[in-house]
Amino acid sequence: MGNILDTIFEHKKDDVATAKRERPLSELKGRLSLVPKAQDVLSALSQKGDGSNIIAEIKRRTPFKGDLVQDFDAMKIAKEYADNGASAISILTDSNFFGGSIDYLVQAKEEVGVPLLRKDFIYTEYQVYESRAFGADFYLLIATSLDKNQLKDLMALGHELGFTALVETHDEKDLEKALYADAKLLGINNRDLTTGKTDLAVSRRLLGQLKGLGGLCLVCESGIYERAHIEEFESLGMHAFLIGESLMKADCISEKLQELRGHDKTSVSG
Ligand SMILES: O=C(O)c1ccccc1NCC(=O)[C@H](O)[C@H](O)COP(=O)(O)O
Repeated sequence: MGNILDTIFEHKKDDVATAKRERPLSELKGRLSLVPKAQDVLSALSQKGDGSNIIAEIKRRTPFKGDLVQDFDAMKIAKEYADNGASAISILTDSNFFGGSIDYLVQAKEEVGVPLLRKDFIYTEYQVYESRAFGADFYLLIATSLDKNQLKDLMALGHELGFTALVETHDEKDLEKALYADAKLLGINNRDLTTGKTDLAVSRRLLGQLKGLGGLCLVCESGIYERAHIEEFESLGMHAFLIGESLMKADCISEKLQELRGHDKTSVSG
């Protein structure tokens, strides 16, 4: 029996097989011309606007913690994120382990104007086509779970389809693969996806390895709960922050998002 990440990818094989039966690749290719052009996420996430760049995540549940929120309403959350300055929205589309749905991408595209990340466990070309055909502006590739050539090929396909991969790393081996594949949007995930444990020391350490490398847009992922974390990592060179749990569990999502962006009541009036 492997770890949870292996289990998720095992289930993903069935998901992909079902999706292919329901929507063959030819159908997805036909949809590509009907979806709006992908937004330029590299610019959106690199530029310092009137607050920190937050990729706010819609995450109903996790395999380790179960439901994060009661009365879950994905589109209500999407609108609250967009109305309160999220630079992008991450949509967990896996249903088995995270309670998500790929249909949230289509719905969110109609409701909000910010770029949408398709956050799933992508390992096939079919899923890259599917992400774009459902309106994603960028998509996740997890370096830990792909070899360097798979990573490069799945990134190249995204490039061909006109959208960007967020390449997620968790250790030095992943960084090597991401740099080999010439990732421009590079995530450092503080969460060990095999155990669920988060440790911000991962970002501190891997940022050190990237010193002197230009042209990268860096995203700090997972375990961000406070404004102080964001200030620390911005000073170390991070451009954007992918945040799920602390927003989903907040008493008031809009206030929490404004606080994380550096736009809470104190900083606005003071
Ligand atoms: O969130 C989990 O527990 C998890 C478990 C197994 C695979 C992936 C998992 N999460 C994906 C992510 O890393 C996060 O959803 C994302 O970076 C936001 O993290 P957080 O702010 O800590 O919710």
